[in-house]
Amino acid sequence: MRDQPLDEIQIRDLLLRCVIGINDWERDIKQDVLINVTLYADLSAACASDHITDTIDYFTLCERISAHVEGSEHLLVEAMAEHLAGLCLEDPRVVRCRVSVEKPGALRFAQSVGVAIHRSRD
Ligand SMILES: Nc1nc2c(c(=O)[nH]1)N=C([C@H](O)[C@H](O)COP(=O)(O)OP(=O)(O)OP(=O)(O)O)CN2
Repeated sequence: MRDQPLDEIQIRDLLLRCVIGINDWERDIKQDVLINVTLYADLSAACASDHITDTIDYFTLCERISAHVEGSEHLLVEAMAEHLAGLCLEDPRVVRCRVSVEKPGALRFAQSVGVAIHRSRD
């Protein structure tokens, strides 16, 4: 049993465009969404072996996230975050994940607005 914190794989500030929002005007346009993902997993095997097969390939995950987001039409950022957390947890090596989805400029006077969710295999 590990008694130290889990290792992390981080995808930072992935900027994509999609239909998202509850307002009528938001259903007719694409908006920027800024996505951050942290995967919590034991990376010690890959650290030792230097083999991609011993870890979670962040390129592949990033491609899957991008494909989903760019074709999506969620109403809420919460719903998008939930779907992306589900994608992260499809790899059994991911113990838990943190996903944030922000809409830059969606809220007047705020640089960005969004949610962060934490989901675990349990
Ligand atoms: N918890 C959440 N709250 C809101 C979400 C969401 O996804 N999760 N989404 C929205 C809207 O889709 C949008 O992002 C903001 O809407 P609104 O505040 O109405 O902004 P508008 O630009 O239309 O209006 P202003 O005149 O600029 O205020 C809302 N909340």
